[in-house]
Amino acid sequence: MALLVVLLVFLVTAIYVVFFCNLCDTKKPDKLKEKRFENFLLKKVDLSVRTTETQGKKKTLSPLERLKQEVFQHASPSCTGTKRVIVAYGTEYGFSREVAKKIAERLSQHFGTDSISVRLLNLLHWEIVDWKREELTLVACSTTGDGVLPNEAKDFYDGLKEKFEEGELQNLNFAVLALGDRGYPHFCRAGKLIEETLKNITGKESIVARGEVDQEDWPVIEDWIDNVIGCLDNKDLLTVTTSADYLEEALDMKFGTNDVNGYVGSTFPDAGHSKENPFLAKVLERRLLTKYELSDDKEVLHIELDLSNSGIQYTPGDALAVLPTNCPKQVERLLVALGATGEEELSSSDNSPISLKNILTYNLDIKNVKPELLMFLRQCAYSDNDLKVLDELLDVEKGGLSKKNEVLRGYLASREVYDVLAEFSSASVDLQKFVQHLRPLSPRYYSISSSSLVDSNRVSITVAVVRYELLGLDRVGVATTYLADRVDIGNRIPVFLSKNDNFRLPSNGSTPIIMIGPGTGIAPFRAFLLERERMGSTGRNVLFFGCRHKDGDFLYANELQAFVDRGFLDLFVAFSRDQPKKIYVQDVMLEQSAFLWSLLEQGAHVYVCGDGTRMANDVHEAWLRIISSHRPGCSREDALEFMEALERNSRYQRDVWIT
Ligand SMILES: Cc1cc2nc3c(=O)[nH]c(=O)nc-3n(C[C@H](O)[C@H](O)[C@H](O)COP(=O)(O)O)c2cc1C
Repeated sequence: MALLVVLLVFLVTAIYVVFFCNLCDTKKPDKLKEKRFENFLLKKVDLSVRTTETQGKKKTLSPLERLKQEVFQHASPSCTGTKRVIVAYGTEYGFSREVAKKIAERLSQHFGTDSISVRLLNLLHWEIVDWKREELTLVACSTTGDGVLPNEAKDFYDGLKEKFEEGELQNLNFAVLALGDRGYPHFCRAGKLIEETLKNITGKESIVARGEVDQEDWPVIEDWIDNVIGCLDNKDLLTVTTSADYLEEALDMKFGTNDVNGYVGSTFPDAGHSKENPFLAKVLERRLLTKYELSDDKEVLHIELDLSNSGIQYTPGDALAVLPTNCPKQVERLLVALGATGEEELSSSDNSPISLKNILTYNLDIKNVKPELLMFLRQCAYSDNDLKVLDELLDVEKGGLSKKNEVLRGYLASREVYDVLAEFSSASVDLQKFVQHLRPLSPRYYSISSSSLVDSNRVSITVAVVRYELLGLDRVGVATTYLADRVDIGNRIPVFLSKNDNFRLPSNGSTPIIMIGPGTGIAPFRAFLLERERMGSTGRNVLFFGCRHKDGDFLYANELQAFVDRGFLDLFVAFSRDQPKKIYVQDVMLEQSAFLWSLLEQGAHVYVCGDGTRMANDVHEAWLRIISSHRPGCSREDALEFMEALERNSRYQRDVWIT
């Protein structure tokens, strides 16, 4: 009996300890857990640093070796006796690089590396190319910001004309694949500009029609590559070269041993902190900026991070990229749908072992479904009903996997990876193949809301937390809930800087600025105000802010009021739901029409930040009305031309996003 009691007490204590520790764990990670997490993040980063096998040991490649590995991966090993092509990419977030790799891979598979030597090049390195010797360049370039070129492609675009005038581009043929997103007003503008300029200066047509890619529409990309291959099969555009490839030497010259720290591009870790080599920034502060009581209320956080010893130097207008991890609850849900424990060992992209749970938590996007996943499920499903539904969704007549397939688009728009697995439950999936049909987990970008002049070691971001219900289940924004729920003060999170030279304060501090930033669109303007005040700028600062309720989601209300009280800010607010008739920033702008016009006449710079689907267009329309009403005889076309001129002169800058 005594033994039984002892056993019982032991059992109860054990259950209590396990339960209590787990409870504490989820609430507050202890130091050890935190350290393990940091180590994991560092390891994760290490995994992406490419290595090479030498005598069974792994050797880390130097930046130059990595660059060469990328450039010549699909080039001819002998380098002589082949035709040569450059596949050049301009990217902001990495997708165009992925696409360029696919183009290079397909060309070398089709023609063979002993026939065509394909070199892959970030447009950042365009200067090392000897254009006189190049006969064909295929450009894959995305559009970023408000219809502008990726940072690393700008010099290439600006320098094209000069290269032509120097007689360097006369032998060049070209084709352009423009990457973008139809949700933005200037769809694929960067690719269009590059093609137009190449046509104008060379007087030649592209070898195939320009491809325009809406988000990750792989069928359109594959079609464009097919066209290029067809064209090269039929036309004799390229001559066989007999000399060794000059590019290798050119790379050595530019990034040789004397230049070990040479800047080799954002896609390489040594270029400072990047997606592949993020800085682990300590969370210093997190505070709620809104009244968050009902589920419908806005939950917006002000988060401050420590940048000490990171080398990161930011300017107002820049964004901070955060590399999140997925929510454990959503990962668990997915594991259940897969009938897996999570302990299953898989191999990651560099062939190192990783558990299913870790790859789903740290590496892959489990929210946005790739259309190809449905095709994969179609191969693994066996119930008649699943096959029927999948066939209907993937119907070639409706557009198959492409963006043209409205039915598929609508279906995917309201589903996460878990939903499709749960729906097509007869599919028995091979886990390694399954993870290959998921997208990589991508960084999320937040406009910086602080000034480094106030404290160069601190950076702040303003984050609206996303939580909602869909198909009867709770859903979360990956990065916003990572920042809100899954990191604590003192934890370190992986970040890197994303420069935005298209959203900059005027260099002259006496120039007036007009800022329009409802909701979290306020973020860069808080940075602008802090910076201008610290610099002693004398120009007038005018801000239009909008939110639902004055006492609910008026972000940074006290700070803004303090700027007003110090005579540093003219603040105009629109609280959309505080009165029966909804009021938005554009309505308040129209009320201030004469004032705004007078500021424009004084040379004011205009900035818009926030939602690009409606707000940015409504604000643009308001400007057209303001301009028309103050310029006698001004038509809508004149007003549009006026705004375009402002934009060309960097006096109208927009940092907008679509969700
Ligand atoms: C902040 C931001 C701004 C964007 N602006 C545009 C735009 O003006 N026009 C457009 O067609 N696509 C725009 N896009 C969509 C990108 O061009 C598209 O996602 C592309 O696939 C990204 O390729 P990348 O990763 O190589 O940069 C934008 C995307 C982001 C994140």
